[in-house]
Amino acid sequence: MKLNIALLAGDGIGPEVIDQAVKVSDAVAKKFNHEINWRPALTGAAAIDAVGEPYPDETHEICASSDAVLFGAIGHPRFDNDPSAKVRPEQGLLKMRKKLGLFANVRPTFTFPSLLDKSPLKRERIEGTDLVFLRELTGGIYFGEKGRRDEGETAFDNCVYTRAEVQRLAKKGFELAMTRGKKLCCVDKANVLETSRLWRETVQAMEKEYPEVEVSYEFVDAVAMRLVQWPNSYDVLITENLFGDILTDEASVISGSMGLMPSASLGSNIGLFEPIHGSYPQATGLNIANPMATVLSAAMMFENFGLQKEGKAIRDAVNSALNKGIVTEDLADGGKAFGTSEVGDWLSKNI
Ligand SMILES: NC(=O)C1=CN([C@@H]2O[C@H](COP(=O)(O)OP(=O)(O)OC[C@H]3O[C@@H](n4cnc5c(N)ncnc54)[C@H](O)[C@@H]3O)[C@@H](O)[C@H]2O)C=CC1
Ligand SMILES: CC(C)CC(=O)C(=O)O
Ligand SMILES: [Mg+2]
Repeated sequence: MKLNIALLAGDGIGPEVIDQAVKVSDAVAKKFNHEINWRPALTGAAAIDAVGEPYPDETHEICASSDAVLFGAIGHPRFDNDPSAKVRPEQGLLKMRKKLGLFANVRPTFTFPSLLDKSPLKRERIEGTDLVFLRELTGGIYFGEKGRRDEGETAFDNCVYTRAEVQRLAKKGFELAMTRGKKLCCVDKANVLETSRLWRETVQAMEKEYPEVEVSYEFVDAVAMRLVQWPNSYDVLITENLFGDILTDEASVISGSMGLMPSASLGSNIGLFEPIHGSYPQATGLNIANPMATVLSAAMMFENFGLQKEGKAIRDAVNSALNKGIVTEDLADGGKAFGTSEVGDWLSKNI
């Protein structure tokens, strides 16, 4: 297969982890006789510095005309620490997701046998965890009208959802549940929020189309607790943009590190494959960031093309690296820590 992949490294550790995902993907392509044409493009603070905006038209054209997008991370402290900045790196990611129609962010959480005893959570609580968050990605409070009034003394961010937005995300959730444990949890705050009541009403109305799926409705605050208490009781969780963003960072503690958490952002056309973490600015240029989240995002990319063996080759290499202790400092537990590029080299040689 010949694949054109837009490559958006971004900021902070983005370029370092992307380099490893490219190495590993190239090794997979070589092994299975594929050809990957990487198409680098600017985004985030790097794009603001170069052309004044975080998702330039040229980058969009490269993404929209590729078969998929592989993304690192964006964000820089000079924007984080300047609340008055009008043009911000994160706007680039939001704009890209919206313009590419990527409404469903698939964020799997699973445990790795060799890391079970390194988690701050007890083994018996996390063992066997295999859940997937489907986070709505192009609606809700991240995209509603926002602003200031009363001469800047009052700020607002509106949370808006349409029934159609909830339906298309929930449909993906039901379909995913049918291929897995047939359990779906709708995470909302329907005791308080009108948007959540629309979510609940919409999902309830869809239940009869999927009689085999056992559906539960839980409030987001309770899920934040149960997620670390009994994570292995969940299968597929669907939720709105903000709740999904927060709960999935929490879920990284179950797997063992933010540096292990991949994701796929899907719509009806091309997919964007991105680690769930940010640009981890403190680690920029230090060769210490864990590249596995980005490498596993590349595995999701291959699988989304229907290339299951290729995805499995990456997952197997990651598992053996973890088993053999070829890990960056976030997983070294006081033992030997390998560099970002050393882990990438090891993975690509062991494909
Ligand atoms: N998708 C994206 O590009 C995202 C961008 N951001 C941006 O990233 C910047 C930093 O945000 P933070 O809240 O600090 O989130 P972050 O995800 O960059 O880092 C939070 C913590 O997670 C750990 N971590 C993250 N990635 C890791 C990796 N690959 N290996 C090992 N440990 C890792 C580190 O302990 C780090 O301090 C901000 O500018 C923020 O806006 C934040 C989240 C997502
Ligand atoms: C716009 C991003 C910075 C939001 C985020 O944290 C994420 O998508 O995980
Ligand atoms: Mg996030």
